[in-house]
Amino acid sequence: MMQILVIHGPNLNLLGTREPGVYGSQTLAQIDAGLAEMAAVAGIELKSFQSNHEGALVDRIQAAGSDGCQFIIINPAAYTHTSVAMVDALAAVALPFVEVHLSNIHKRESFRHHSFFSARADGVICGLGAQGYQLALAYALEKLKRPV
Ligand SMILES: O=C(O)[C@]1(O)C=C(c2cccc(Sc3ccccc3)c2)[C@@H](O)[C@H](O)C1
Repeated sequence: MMQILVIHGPNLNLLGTREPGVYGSQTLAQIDAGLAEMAAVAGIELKSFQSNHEGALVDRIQAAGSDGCQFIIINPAAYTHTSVAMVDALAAVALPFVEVHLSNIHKRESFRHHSFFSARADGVICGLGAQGYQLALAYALEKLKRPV
């Protein structure tokens, strides 16, 4: 079965507990459950992974290169602005990906305005809350149906 991997970066495991005005009120488990249901309707298996550790995120990206994953949806969270290692891993596995941010990083502190990921992403969705993940998944499902 075709697979899509959703990767969540540091602190996203705390989602839904604080700052609902910035990151929304859904928990990560609720977001992942909704995505899995959406993918299942299309006959696609969705896997999710969250870590607070850069090396574990690099390891999971590398594993995606050989475990049947065909597309990645990633919210690198704070590593968006720092992690060359994760971007290198994405380049190494050469899988298409969409970068998602719950908040509009361009309306926030200046240090959040740069992403090391965006130049390599198929697209970037930010500021739309959990719906950003759903939009990214809709794009991925369409791409897997009609590869260019
Ligand atoms: O908007 C995002 O999704 C983002 O990727 C997510 C981030 C982030 C930062 C801290 C915590 C969390 S998740 C969270 C939110 C509220 C309470 C606890 C954890 C996400 C930021 O580091 C990024 O700059 C932006």
